[in-house]
Amino acid sequence: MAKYVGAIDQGTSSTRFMLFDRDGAVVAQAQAEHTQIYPKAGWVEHDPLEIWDKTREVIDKALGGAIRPGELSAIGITNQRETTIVWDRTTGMPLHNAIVWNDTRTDEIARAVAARFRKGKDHLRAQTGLPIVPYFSATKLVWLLENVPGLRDAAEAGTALFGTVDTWLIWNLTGRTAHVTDVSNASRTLLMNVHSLQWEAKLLETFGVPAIMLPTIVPSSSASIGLCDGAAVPGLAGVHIAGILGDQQAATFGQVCFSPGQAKATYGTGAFIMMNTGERAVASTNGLLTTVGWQLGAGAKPVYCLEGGVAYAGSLVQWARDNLKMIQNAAQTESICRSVEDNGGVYVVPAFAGLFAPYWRSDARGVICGLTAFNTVAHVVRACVEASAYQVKDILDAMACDSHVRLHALRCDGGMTVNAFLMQFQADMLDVAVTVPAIAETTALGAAFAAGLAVGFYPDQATLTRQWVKAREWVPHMPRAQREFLASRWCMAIDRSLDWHQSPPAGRAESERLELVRSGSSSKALEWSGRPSAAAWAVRILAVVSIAAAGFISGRRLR
Ligand SMILES: Nc1ncnc2c1ncn2[C@@H]1O[C@H](COP(=O)(O)OP(=O)(O)O)[C@@H](O)[C@H]1O
Ligand SMILES: O=P(O)(O)OC[C@H](O)CO
Repeated sequence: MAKYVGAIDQGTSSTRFMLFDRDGAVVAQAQAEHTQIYPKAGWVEHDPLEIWDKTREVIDKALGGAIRPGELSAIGITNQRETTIVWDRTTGMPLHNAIVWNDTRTDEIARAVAARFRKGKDHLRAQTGLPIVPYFSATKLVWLLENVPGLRDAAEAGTALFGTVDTWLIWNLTGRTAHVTDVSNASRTLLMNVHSLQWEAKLLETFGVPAIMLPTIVPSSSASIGLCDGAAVPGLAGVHIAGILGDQQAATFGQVCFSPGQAKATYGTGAFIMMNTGERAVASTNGLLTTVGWQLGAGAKPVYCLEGGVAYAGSLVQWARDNLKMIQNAAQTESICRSVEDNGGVYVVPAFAGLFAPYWRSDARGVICGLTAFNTVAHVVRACVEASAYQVKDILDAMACDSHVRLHALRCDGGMTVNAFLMQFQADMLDVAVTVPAIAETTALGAAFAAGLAVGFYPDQATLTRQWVKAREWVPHMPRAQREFLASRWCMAIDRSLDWHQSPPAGRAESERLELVRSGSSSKALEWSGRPSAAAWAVRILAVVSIAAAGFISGRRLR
């Protein structure tokens, strides 16, 4: 009799395998880190074979005699998204290292495509829900097709395959038989139409990607995704792979944000915020992404989400530890933050690789501003921690504008949520309660839920919702005037990070923008480029705060 459901959680820095019981409690787990490869500034790679080895290692370790045959009902897979892998269909060998989601080498490719398709940009955005930036898989795949000798010919001949990490793992788990990805991962490639849930021929032509190298798109939850091959992982012989979700979608699912308007924030290396918008794909006009949350079964209507992510959250704390040596460990930051009355006027904008949502400014670079002779290391450390809360607030303000929903509570998870100072500050800056669940492993749990629902291990979503238990809650205390003051200073700090990294002009569009910047009209240049400036954001944030206070949008639901 099946007692457990398993989940592989393949993340940016490590891989986990977890076993959950019917109550969603963790009964066994193992974790292993893998190497981060930095061949050049801005380039980030992983070795796909190492990822596969680590996956087998953690499965073996976690299973390690813990269960008897037949007790594992199915497994789900959740993964770092967008990371791009190409391999040989016959040998199964990777043809290059994986290009990781936060790799910025394809900035020029993205600019060139965007410039070429300036007129069709809005159409492309409407089809994919995404802007043309290096983050997503398409430009990474273009780079591989252009730079790996022989790859284009092999791809056109059907001997080279493309996949995100879910695809790579399933290919290997199934003994190299299933070449699939799910709708949530495919929606992060810039190649899938989020309405038809199919690869979009026009987009493949735009990027020059041969359709034959792409995986089949399947639902996120289905009993027939694939069967594990005992020769690949003996402990999983004959077990069904019944769930696939990109990791942020999985965390949203694991936080049981099943109703439109519910949102979660994950504070890990980066921070990712997702709001369920139901069956409606809300088109963002405020720098957010429209993404597929999940599709529970073939033919089922997909659930869409609005998403905003930032590249540096917990990794800013790591930077303060490793590069600036201001702290010895991340846990210390909480007492350091509390050792000073406030931030002493200091703001840190971690735009180390530009700014992601909602600004999408690859020309931004990190700044520490507001320094005076009064400041100490404690103020700078506090500013590093507070930066995560400000970034999350920027995204949630954009979500309020796009969705017209007033959030009643934010469900939080990820490594940084152990920092109670940060959680309180987040509640204060949002003026909304923030909660963390009793089962903190929401990402793996979401994948386990998707798999368990498909095979009947979990009866339905209503049961999962009843199982969700709040472990802790922080309610806002900060006076409104103070909140607005801090938010406005953060906007000024964001403004100071912009227009720092100048790429060589790429065609007329870019040189026009540079001309505007040179002539001092930088805010005009921002508007012209179609992205909201920080000043425009300040106005929007104040608008959201005032509207919320007046209660005009309170209780409104997504239509
Ligand atoms: N007490 C803390 N205060 C602030 N940041 C923390 C704390 N503990 C861990 N972190 C940060 O959280 C991150 C790890 O979170 P985790 O969810 O494991 O990340 P990921 O899944 O992206 O690898 C690290 O970047 C670390 O700096
Ligand atoms: O592996 P994580 O938790 O850093 O998440 C990475 C995201 O999926 C990138 O979009």
